[in-house]
Amino acid sequence: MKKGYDLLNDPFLNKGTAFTMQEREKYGLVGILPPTVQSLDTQAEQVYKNVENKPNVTEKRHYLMNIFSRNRTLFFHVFKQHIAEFMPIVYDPGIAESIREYSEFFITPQNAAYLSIDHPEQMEQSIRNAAEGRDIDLIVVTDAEAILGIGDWGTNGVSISVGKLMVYTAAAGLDPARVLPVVLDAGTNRESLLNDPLYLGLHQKRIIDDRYYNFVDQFVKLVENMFPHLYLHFEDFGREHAANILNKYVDTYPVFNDDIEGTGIISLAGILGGLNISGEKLSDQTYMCFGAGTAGCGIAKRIYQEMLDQGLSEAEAKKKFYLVDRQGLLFDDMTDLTPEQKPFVRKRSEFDNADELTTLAAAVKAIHPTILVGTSTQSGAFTEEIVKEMASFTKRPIIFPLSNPTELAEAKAEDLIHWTDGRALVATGIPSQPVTYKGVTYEIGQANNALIYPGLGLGVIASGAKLLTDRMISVAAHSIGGIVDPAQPGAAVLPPVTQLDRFSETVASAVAAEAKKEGLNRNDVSDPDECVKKYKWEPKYK
Ligand SMILES: NC(=O)c1ccc[n+]([C@@H]2O[C@H](COP(=O)([O-])OP(=O)(O)OC[C@H]3O[C@@H](n4cnc5c(N)ncnc54)[C@H](O)[C@@H]3O)[C@@H](O)[C@H]2O)c1
Ligand SMILES: O=C(O)C[C@H](O)C(=O)O
Ligand SMILES: [Mn+2]
Repeated sequence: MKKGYDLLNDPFLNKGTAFTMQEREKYGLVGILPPTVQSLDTQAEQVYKNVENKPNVTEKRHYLMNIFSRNRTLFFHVFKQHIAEFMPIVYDPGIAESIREYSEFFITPQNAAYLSIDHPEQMEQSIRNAAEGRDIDLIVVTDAEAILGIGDWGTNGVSISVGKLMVYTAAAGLDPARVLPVVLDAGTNRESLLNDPLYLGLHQKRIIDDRYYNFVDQFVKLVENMFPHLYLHFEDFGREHAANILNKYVDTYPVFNDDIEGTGIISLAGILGGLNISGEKLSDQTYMCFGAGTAGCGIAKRIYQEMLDQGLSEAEAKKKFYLVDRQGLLFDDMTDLTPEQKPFVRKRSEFDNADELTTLAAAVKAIHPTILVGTSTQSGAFTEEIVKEMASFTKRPIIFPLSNPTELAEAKAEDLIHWTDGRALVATGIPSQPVTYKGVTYEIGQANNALIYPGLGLGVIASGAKLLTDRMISVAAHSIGGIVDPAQPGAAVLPPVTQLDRFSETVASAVAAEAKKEGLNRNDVSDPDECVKKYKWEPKYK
């Protein structure tokens, strides 16, 4: 039983000024807190007022993260009440700044585990120290090689593990004391960090040989062994490793890659939402991916799988896909293709001008896609010319500029609506304000994996699923249909973030039910809704 300052300094137990007089007597807190006892609601009102009064996003974030570090219950109580307002501050896009400046502003390790490739012998002890006797249901781990679209940030990337977990709790009620953020420090290739004496990670280039995969393997086996019901979430690994690592463990443990699978699910849900508005069929669409990396190929694979589920043959479905990357349209004779790109490449013989298809503009002109999804990190790549070209042969073009953070998005929602005379069905990776055009207000869906991974994770964890299967992923994507009214002029393709906590439960129930159907549940799922509700943590003082 913690007492005195040990108790005040434990963010999972601390109540600050809300400790009652009896508790202060009992736990050695008399005289080390100001005399007035406050309620959680009063504390929360005060926090919210202070956030409102901060002059900019940076100061709001610093203040909120300070509350997070000291008192999780209070932090989540406020976050949950203001989820749509706080997400852009503490999660994307605000989190990009906290990653860039992590070393300079370091104050507390936020209960994360920092694992060094130079000290594999310390790994177990490090995890034990970070978990401090807590049972862990969920780990978010990153090696920070490809954070959002901002690249390699080494140990600074721990913030993305912390941030993703914050959203799990605010959106789906995962108990913050049962989660663990982890960063695998395998070095960094960012020169500015290597040359920065203040950088807190290993000052060495990334290890990319067998030592890297052994490091990851040691980690996965260790945590799966330490926490037998663990759900392991991989975030922002580099293009060379992300899919390899997922494929290696997906049939053995309940693991999830957010950039591949989470982005695939939310993009599919958005496309299904768009087709619901346009009244068109998926099997009639022509799909173009711009930026065929981890996320781009993950999304293509999910949409392809959906076409198979809807009855297309593999050959028919493959004909619908076109990947564009740095080289332009990807062809089967290219020597630098990734294994994830290969299933979707084209033959030069399909085109009269194949050798000219080296830009997005040329590819759009030649192929006439009806769906264009951007995961390229190329700011403004969806130009007016390209978008107008696409809209000239498609009544309701589906256009998703998904690159994060804000300054890397392929287009702005407002421009897409204007350039297409209100016909584009748009979703963006970062939050976008509604766009009013010719008397109609267009709500813009946020196709960010944060809209889906919390509910998915809650479903897996509450049901105790032994694996995360393709069917579970598919039901997650389908479960958020029907929330938006497609007949409403300007309707969004995805449900609003303001309802994230509500629809996370819907997603979780669907996933838990599917786990049961496949016989993968280790917990009682006789009533999936009940199973999920029972698991949820509420931000209230105990
Ligand atoms: N909205 C979401 O939920 C979500 C989820 C995951 C990733 N993303 C975003 O997608 C972007 C990519 O992330 P990733 O993890 O797939 O990274 P990645 O590095 O694996 O993929 C990026 C791809 O873009 C390609 N590319 C780079 N420059 C290009 C150019 N000029 N023209 C064409 N292609 C180019 C790269 O070659 C690579 O294949 C990031 O900005 C990230 O924030 C968004
Ligand atoms: O972190 C996000 O906002 C989404 C996604 O995982 C990304 O890498 O961009
Ligand atoms: Mn990511």
